[in-house]
Amino acid sequence: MTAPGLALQALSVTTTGPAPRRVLDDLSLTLVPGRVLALVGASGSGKSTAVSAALGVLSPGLRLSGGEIRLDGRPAAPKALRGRIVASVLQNPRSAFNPLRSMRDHVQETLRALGRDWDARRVHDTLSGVGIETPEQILPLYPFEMSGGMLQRVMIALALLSEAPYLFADEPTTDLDLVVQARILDLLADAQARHGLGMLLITHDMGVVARLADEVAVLDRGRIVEQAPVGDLFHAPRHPVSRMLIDAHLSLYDPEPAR
Ligand SMILES: Nc1ncnc2c1ncn2[C@@H]1O[C@H](COP(=O)(O)OP(=O)(O)OP(=O)(O)O)[C@@H](O)[C@H]1O
Repeated sequence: MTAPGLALQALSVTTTGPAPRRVLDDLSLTLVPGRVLALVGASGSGKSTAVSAALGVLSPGLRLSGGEIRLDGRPAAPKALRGRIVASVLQNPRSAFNPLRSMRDHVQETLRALGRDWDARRVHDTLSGVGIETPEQILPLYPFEMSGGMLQRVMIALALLSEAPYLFADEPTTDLDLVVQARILDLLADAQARHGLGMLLITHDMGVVARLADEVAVLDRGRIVEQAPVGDLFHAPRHPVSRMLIDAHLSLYDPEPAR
């Protein structure tokens, strides 16, 4: 019997063009239901590339040069996972929504893609569950009529409506102001726990990691250099990059670090 989980196995990504360069090198991670795995690293370390490779949506200029995805032990095509098995919440919610379509259209499209009918009660309950007090009033709205925080709530609601057991959250709070960031983090933590989601949390913010993650993988120039339970990583980081990320976090939030 194979343990349930979504495994990214030895994913490698290379740039195309005359002088190919590896931007992801043998990346292996396993997500399990009910647990949050944070993938952290400096800007340009390959965090977003890992997500795009796992979902089969690499941008032009990049190609998958090795590795595979396994779901509960069986090989799985990244494209087949999108939506049904893995939902995503991405940074910059404004660019994730079609500006010409209302929130109702977006909900309808998500349900249609999964072969589900519109279920008014479920849509209402899911939107209320992410803190939208009057779902009927937001459904006719277009993205330009909504704040970034509200759009991010709708994106989380769309992820929950899909009933996918895994969630990729790529810098879910980066483009939001501080107060809204805290609310969205609470919401994500609550949704993850209530639905028992296996979550891959991509962030450069160690405060977000401390708040949400069970386990942390540290990425440096396309390679995982350390993986540890969150408490171990914060208290006894082994790799210099892990130490650097934690020190940077402490110097921002703790004016007189104890260490
Ligand atoms: N389309 C592309 N073509 C060529 N190189 C790319 C492309 N997209 C990303 N890269 C390169 O791949 C590396 C990893 O980039 P990636 O965006 O995955 O990093 P990241 O850790 O998510 O950074 P950030 O935190 O700034 O979003 C970088 O060196 C980047 O320049």
